[in-house]
Amino acid sequence: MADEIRKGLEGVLVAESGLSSIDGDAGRLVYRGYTIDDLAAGASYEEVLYLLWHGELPDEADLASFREAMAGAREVDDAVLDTVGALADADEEPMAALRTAVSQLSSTDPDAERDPADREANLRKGRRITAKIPTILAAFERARRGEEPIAPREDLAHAANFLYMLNGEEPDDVLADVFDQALVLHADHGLNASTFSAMVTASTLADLHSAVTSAIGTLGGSLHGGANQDVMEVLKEVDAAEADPVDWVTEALEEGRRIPGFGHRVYNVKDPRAVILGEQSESLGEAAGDRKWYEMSVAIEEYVKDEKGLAPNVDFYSASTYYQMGIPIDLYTPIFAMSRSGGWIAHVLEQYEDNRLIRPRSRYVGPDEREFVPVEDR
Ligand SMILES: CC(=O)SCCNC(=O)CCNC(=O)[C@H](O)C(C)(C)COP(=O)(O)OP(=O)(O)OC[C@H]1O[C@@H](n2cnc3c(N)ncnc32)[C@H](O)[C@@H]1OP(=O)(O)O
Ligand SMILES: O=C([O-])CC(=O)C(=O)O
Repeated sequence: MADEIRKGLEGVLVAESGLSSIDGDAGRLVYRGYTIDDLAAGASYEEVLYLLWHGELPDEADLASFREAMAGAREVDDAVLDTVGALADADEEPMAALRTAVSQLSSTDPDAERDPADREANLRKGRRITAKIPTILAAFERARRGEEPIAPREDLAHAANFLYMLNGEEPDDVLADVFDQALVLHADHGLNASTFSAMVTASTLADLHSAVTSAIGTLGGSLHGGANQDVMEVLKEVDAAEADPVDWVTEALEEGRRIPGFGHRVYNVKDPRAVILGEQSESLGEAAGDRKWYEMSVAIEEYVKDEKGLAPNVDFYSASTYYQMGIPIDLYTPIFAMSRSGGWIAHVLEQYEDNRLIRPRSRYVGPDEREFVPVEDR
């Protein structure tokens, strides 16, 4: 067995997957053979979920029954709503609240007792988890504003229904489409850290709720999904100080800090999702008659590219896109989780189908064997 350490598992091949293919040099992302550009332009989030979970795009009848099943699973139990309310009262971070509430969902899932690797049960559980995450998040946001949760509506699509539950009014078509596209763009991305974490959990034959809960915890870090919130905090800080964004970045780089939203383990060029989200950010600014957030972002992108040769990742332009949609900044990462739950579940289904415990090893560099001394003699 090779004894070379691959820190961060960079480049290590650990599984086969039929889900997403990434060309990091060409900046291409493909879900089950369909480019992200085609899917973002033509498919809804529900279609993409179906594609990831079932292998093919649905026809109209399949899509209608899939949508119906998803929409019918949106409501969450009062016990979960009580937890969400208590966490909001305790000023919990939204990602932590989501992690706790998703974990609690297993307590009322009708398939909770089934064999953890039962595919049909997992498809039902996966639909329920994915359908309920928006309800949990919107209820959390409203609770911390001192407002009652708004019940989900079955007649709205997944994306539009979330915005409705969050804001209390139906989004217009533009906002609903931008948000749906963002969900499509974030749905899957190979063996990223949170997906891998879900797979490690599933590989012990733990259940789907545990795998998704592990993944939510992993996504929240600032090197992963947490970066979208950090990006907006930088833009806001620069704006509040009426500073030049390039000066902010120059100083951050001089101090050895990382610029959130830049760099990627897999892409050596601009992330194809950042291209699409950048366009969304620009058109939202255009529509509002205020291109400030987009232009600040572009100035940072150009400078970081020239100085460090680093390109934006998916988190960079999602930040100004969500901001211009009026979404609270600390919901950006939970919204990432709302979408990525689809990918996590798809990878976990693959893992259960051809399972082997995931268990790498580390090289021991601690002390040599030594004599044990009882505590009273130490
Ligand atoms: C959805 C997602 O998860 S996308 C990623 C979201 N995360 C971020 O945006 C946080 C900022 N980015 C980063 O920290 C990194 O680019 C990561 C974590 C995404 C990828 O990390 P890795 O592949 O492990 O690259 P690594 O951390 O080894 O960095 C390589 C070099 O680029 C530099 N670098 C990488 N990203 C950045 C950045 N955003 N700002 C400044 N320097 C950076 C590192 O300092 C390092 O330089 P060095 O070799 O001189 O020490
Ligand atoms: O793939 C990764 O390392 C990070 C990730 O989740 C993404 O870019 O969507």
